[in-house]
Amino acid sequence: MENELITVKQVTMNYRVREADKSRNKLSNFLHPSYRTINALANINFQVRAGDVLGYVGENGAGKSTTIKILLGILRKTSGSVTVLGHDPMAERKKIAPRVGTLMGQKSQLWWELPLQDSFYFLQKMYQRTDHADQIWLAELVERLQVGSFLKQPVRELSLGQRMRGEFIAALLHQPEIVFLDEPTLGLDVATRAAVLDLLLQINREKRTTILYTSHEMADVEKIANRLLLLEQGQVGYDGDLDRFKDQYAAYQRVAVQGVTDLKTIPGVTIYQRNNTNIICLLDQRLITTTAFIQQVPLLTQQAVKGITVLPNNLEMILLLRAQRKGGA
Ligand SMILES: Nc1ncnc2c1ncn2[C@@H]1O[C@H](COP(=O)(O)OP(=O)(O)OP(=O)(O)O)[C@@H](O)[C@H]1O
Repeated sequence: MENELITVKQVTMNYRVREADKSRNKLSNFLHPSYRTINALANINFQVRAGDVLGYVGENGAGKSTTIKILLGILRKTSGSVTVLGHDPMAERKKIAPRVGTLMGQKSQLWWELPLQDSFYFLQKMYQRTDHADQIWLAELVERLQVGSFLKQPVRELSLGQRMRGEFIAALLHQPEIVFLDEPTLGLDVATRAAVLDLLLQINREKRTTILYTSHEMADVEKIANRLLLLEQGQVGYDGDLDRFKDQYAAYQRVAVQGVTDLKTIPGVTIYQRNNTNIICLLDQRLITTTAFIQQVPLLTQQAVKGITVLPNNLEMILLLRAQRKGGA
């Protein structure tokens, strides 16, 4: 289809890793190494359309970063086919690079020894985005992410949050059509995180920028994504509307029991979170209604219950539930 900016068809990625055979000595391991294959992506398929904000989520090691590296042409897939903006990212990386923006966790696009503003200047030159409209856009980014007060400071002197704001500007200043963000809010405080998410939503709305957003912060994913792609052990576990995914779990209800650190569980009740002041449970309302649970709570603990609150369901809870089921818990 014409408006598909990314297509991933039957993509498999196997990593071959060297592994020492403990039954042999170091020399024979060195001379005759043995290998193990890690199947990071097992035949995955998906498309990303113009304007999508795709929350690309999954547990550690599910294969998210591997996918992004393949889409950026920095990793060769084992099999399958991939196009980004109609091109093969490995063979035609130079054609794609000016049209995409990236922010990959710990990797920096900034020049550490130079003032932050010099990195913006060089990146603008590199992308040949130096006309009046580009300067206005850069000024808007500087304003929106409040980096004006440290533009003249060398990047190496910036705090993590300040640098990350600079990284966002570096990823967006050339007005890319697609933005790949891998754990972009890692280490950001609440206010900066909110500013960054608002900015991403704005460019999606106003410039129709397509966003592929990977994070373990499910609240951020819920705020920004209109589509969820869930990767489970290298396979697509869900691909579709985020709200529809949550609706599938409407039978479950999150309930906080305050003042309690110990609670007997009964069928249909799973302990979801526990801390020094309360326990959050997940109720499968097909087995126990919220009202029935609230009535039974005093019988399930010897501690004084200070209160019971029904909480809204969230994505994090659903993913935990799925992981527990898969693990046989
Ligand atoms: N360079 C590599 N060599 C060997 N194995 C690798 C390599 N990179 C990733 N893997 C393996 O591939 C699998 C998928 O890793 P990947 O980094 O894509 O997962 P992820 O979903 O991004 O995880 P996380 O959320 O922890 O960042 C894991 O089992 C990982 O150990």
